[in-house]
Amino acid sequence: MSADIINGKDLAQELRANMKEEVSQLVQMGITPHLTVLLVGDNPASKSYVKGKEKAAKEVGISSSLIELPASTTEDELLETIIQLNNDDSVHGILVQLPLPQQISERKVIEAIDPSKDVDGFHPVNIGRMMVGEDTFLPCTPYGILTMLKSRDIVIEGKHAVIIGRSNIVGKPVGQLLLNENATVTYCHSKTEDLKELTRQADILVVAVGRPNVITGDFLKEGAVVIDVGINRLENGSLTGDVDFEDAKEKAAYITPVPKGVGPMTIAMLLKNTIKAAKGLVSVE
Ligand SMILES: NC(=O)C1=CN([C@@H]2O[C@H](COP(=O)(O)OP(=O)(O)OC[C@H]3O[C@@H](n4cnc5c(N)ncnc54)[C@H](OP(=O)(O)O)[C@@H]3O)[C@@H](O)[C@H]2O)C=CC1
Ligand SMILES: Nc1nc(=O)c2c([nH]1)NC[C@@H]1CN(c3ccc(C(=O)N[C@@H](CCC(=O)O)C(=O)O)cc3)C=[N+]21
Repeated sequence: MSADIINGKDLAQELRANMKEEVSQLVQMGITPHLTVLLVGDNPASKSYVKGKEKAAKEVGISSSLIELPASTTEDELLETIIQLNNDDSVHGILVQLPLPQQISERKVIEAIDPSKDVDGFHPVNIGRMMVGEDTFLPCTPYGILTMLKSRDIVIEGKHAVIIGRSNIVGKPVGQLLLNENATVTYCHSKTEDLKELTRQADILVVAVGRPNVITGDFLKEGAVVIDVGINRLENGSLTGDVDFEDAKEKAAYITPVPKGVGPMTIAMLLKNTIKAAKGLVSVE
C-alpha cells in the first residue's frame, strides 16, 4: 500500500481563497493588512522565499513591502529600522528573513520586534505564550504542519510524535504544539544515540534536519505519518526534502512531499498571522 500524500500546495491554495474573503471584509472596514519584510544581504534562497511570500500576500489582498538592506548593514542600523516599523501604525506584521549576516545577532533582532507585530512567532514572549497554551502568533512552519494533520483528521492525542531537529524555528516549537495537542513527544538531534530505534516507534514523524535521505523506509513504523520539513537544493537545481520519499511512501500511511508540502503551508500561515495582527488580536502588555 502506498501512502496518502498530503499536498501542502493545494491546501495552502484553499486556505488563501478563504483568507481572500476575510481580507476583503477587513478592507471594507478600512483596514488593509500590511506586512513588511526585511531582507539583509543577497542570499539567493532568501530572495526566492521572500518573492514567494510577496506573491502569496498579493493574491489574498494583503499589502506588503520589502526593505532590502546591504550585507554590510550593522546590527544598530537593522535595530533602528525595526524600531521605526514598530512605531508605524500602518505596519501590522514585521518579518526579518533569516539567516542574517554574521555581524548581526539574530536573537537581538528578534527581540527588538514588537511581539504584537511578530507574525513569524519567533519572539520569546510569543514562544512563551505558545508554551503555556495562550492565544498567540504560532510559528508558521509548526502551525502549517498542525494544519496539514488536522486537514486529514489525523489523530494526535495519545500518539507518539518523534521530532528530528531541535531548532528554535521548527523542531522545538513543532514538538510543543503537538504536546499541546496531547501527543507524547520525543525530540531527536545530532547527539541522539539510536535514532532508528526512536523513529521506529513514531506514529507521527517530523523530520527537520536539512540533509537529503536521512530517513528511509526502514526508519518507519508501518502506517506512520511522515512530515518532511527539509528543503535541500540539489546540484541539478531541483528541491528535495530530508526523507527518501519513494522508499518511505511504501511504509507510511500519510506523507508530505517536497516541494509542494510544508513550504507553501508556512507561507499560508504567515498570511494568517498577518491578518490576525491587523485585527489586533495579539496584544502587548
Ligand atoms: N518548509 C519550510 O517551510 C521550512 C523548511 N526549513 C528547512 O528545514 C530544515 C531544518 O531547518 P532548521 O530547523 O532551521 O535547521 P537547523 O540547521 O537549525 O537544525 C537542524 C537540526 O537537525 C539536527 N541534526 C543534524 N544532523 C542530524 C542527524 N544526523 N541526526 C539527527 N539530527 C540531526 C541538528 O541537531 P543539533 O541541534 O544537535 O545540531 C539540528 O537540531 C532545513 O532543510 C530548512 O531549509 C526550515 C524552515 C521552514
Ligand atoms: N524569518 C523567517 N521566516 C521564515 O518562515 C523563514 C525564514 N526566515 N528563513 C528561511 C525559512 C525557509 N522558509 C520556507 C518558506 C517557504 C518555502 C516554500 O514555499 N517552498 C516551496 C518551493 C519553493 C521553490 O520552488 O523554491 C515548496 O516546498 O513547495 C520553503 C521554505 C521560510 N523560512
